[in-house]
Amino acid sequence: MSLVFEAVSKSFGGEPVLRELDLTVGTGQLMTVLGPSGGGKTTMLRIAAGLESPTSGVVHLDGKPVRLGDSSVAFQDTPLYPHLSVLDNVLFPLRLKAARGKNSRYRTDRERRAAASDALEMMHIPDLGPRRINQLSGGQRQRVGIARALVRDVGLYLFDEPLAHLDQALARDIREDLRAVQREKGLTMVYVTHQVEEAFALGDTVTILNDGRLEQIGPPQELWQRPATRFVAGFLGGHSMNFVPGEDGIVRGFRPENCLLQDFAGVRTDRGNESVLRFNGTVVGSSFLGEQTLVVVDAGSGMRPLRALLPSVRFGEPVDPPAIGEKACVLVDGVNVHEFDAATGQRVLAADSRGGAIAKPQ
Ligand SMILES: Nc1ncnc2c1ncn2[C@@H]1O[C@H](COP(=O)(O)OP(=O)(O)OP(=O)(O)O)[C@@H](O)[C@H]1O
Repeated sequence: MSLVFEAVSKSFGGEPVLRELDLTVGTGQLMTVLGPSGGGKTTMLRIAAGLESPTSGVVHLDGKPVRLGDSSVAFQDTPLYPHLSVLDNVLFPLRLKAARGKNSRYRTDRERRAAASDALEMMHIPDLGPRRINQLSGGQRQRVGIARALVRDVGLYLFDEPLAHLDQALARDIREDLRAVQREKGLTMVYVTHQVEEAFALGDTVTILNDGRLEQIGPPQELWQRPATRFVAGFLGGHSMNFVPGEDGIVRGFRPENCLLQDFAGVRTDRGNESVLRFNGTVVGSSFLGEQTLVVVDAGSGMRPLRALLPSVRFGEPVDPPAIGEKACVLVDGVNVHEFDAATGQRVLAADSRGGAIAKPQ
């Protein structure tokens, strides 16, 4: 089923938390929601679940106003029942629905047990059914929580950071399984996360919420290649973007990954064309990060020091980064430069739409 937010706003005690949200999650699509703490992600999810009403605007699920019970919700801290077995935990929502006499596609307890076993199978824990919750590892508990959310036969599945407490490798495995189930069954899903990598890896579309505002919604590649606002550009990426204000009222942003150092590690020095930005400065910092080395260059003129990520190994040879105090010239190809209006923060013109030729800042 498709989920549509139309001009949805929410305030608590007069304080706006969501501001005029318009967005659509298509049937069978997975939308991830990303943004800084307090940006309104959980509030948005609670409104989609019918747990909270908007102050203004409407939310529709397949064309009808959304109601409590239309969706299956798993929050980070949704507890499992410790006195029940894993299988009974997953069965719980199905039995509850049956006990309330609500219509369900599972009419007998046998059918319900089969559905719960299928859900455990989907999350790759078919053998854990008889175990007690306190006999499980953290990762297994998260899998049970997700299985319990997936077992319900509803039109919308909502997840609020279900993997937040797990180490990265384990979280990656579980989310790949969740994504496989979502794709295979064509489930409509909204998944809130703090992590850019998780949002990108899971989402057909990614929504960025900041201070209750929808900064951008689109496929991950589009957000990465064409961030709509300076906020989005700075928010995405493991290392934040460099921003250089120009006297023309435009701020130019480029990622540390896209910076090269002239005369260094095989970089050609004859690229003196207009499509390349150059900044002469002095190395003020250098940190080995494993695959890459972060070099910080102070290019003066009151701008913040620039961060460049260099490969730590090139053509099989370890690379010695320039030492602190050495002169360095940072180069950035025009196609990797994003331009934003200094006053509004909105993207003004994609450098790539001009064939990579951009003006140098002053
Ligand atoms: N029931 C409530 N009453 C009053 N204020 C609330 C309530 N729920 C949320 N808020 C406020 O709304 C704002 C947004 O909160 P929300 O939990 O939606 O953000 P979030 O993006 O999910 O944050 P986080 O990433 O930290 O979970 C916060 O300032 C929060 O204090």
